[in-house]
Amino acid sequence: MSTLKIENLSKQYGDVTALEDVSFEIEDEFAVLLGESGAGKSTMLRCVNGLTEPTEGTIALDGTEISDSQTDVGMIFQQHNLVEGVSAYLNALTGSLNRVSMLKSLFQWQSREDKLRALEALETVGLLEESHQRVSQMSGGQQQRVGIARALVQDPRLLLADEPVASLDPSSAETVMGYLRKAAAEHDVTALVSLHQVNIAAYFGDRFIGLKDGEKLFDVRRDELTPELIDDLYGSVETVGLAEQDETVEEILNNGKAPETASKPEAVTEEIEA
Ligand SMILES: Nc1ncnc2c1ncn2[C@@H]1O[C@H](COP(=O)(O)OP(=O)(O)OP(=O)(O)O)[C@@H](O)[C@H]1O
Repeated sequence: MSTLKIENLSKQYGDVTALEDVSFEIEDEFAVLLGESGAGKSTMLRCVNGLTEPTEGTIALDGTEISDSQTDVGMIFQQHNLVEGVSAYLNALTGSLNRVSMLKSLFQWQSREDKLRALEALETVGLLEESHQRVSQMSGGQQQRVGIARALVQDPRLLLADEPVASLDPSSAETVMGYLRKAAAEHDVTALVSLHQVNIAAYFGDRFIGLKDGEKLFDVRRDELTPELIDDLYGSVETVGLAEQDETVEEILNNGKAPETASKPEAVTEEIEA
């Protein structure tokens, strides 16, 4: 359970205004940042993650200003930044790197607790059975699920994702978003996710923040997200089908797109240690 508070955030890159006086607060929600390319979504996430310094404004997590060395903010990237030549398990385990020294991790001295956490995270994203598989042999959607597991291993209070499904086909995109939503719910973390696919956003989001030319155009809950607001943000093309969503997140997860796995993490840890 955590609260992210953004106040009067502005970011200037030379003459380019990427963000202009944006404020909002999210608490224990799955919030989606919407906006056209160039609207400022990545800049917002990078500022929250401490990767980019805002020109003005403040960002606080549970009342404390965020710093660039914050270890409890998990980030999932569009290009998942995994080490492709090693297993899903080892990639997930690197999420604990912030908590153990590099030397220890090089010699794989992570604690049993870290190992179990990595396997639990892989179970959350439905990849426990595939934990030994090399990431290079996985599909794009599976790779992105490993990216989610790695972020979970950090034990974050806040989960950020920058266009996590932009490079996936619609069906894989839905599956990955299902797991991301499930991960946030199971780990009780607030999530801020940028998406450009409005229909996917409308399925999974609780809260929608629309950015246009760096400014906040709207900040609404799911039942307030209207085709008119989307039109204001993108023009009329993207709203097709927005009114026709009757499948709930739970239904998507139950439809087999986010199945439970059979093995338990404890059993796999024992296998690894054997
Ligand atoms: N490092 C940078 N230097 C200069 N300008 C930048 C930099 N990063 C972003 N911008 C500019 O800031 C504006 C907002 O970019 P940003 O990447 O945040 O938008 P976005 O909504 O994430 O778009 P996209 O979905 O295409 O990534 C754009 O005009 C962009 O060109």
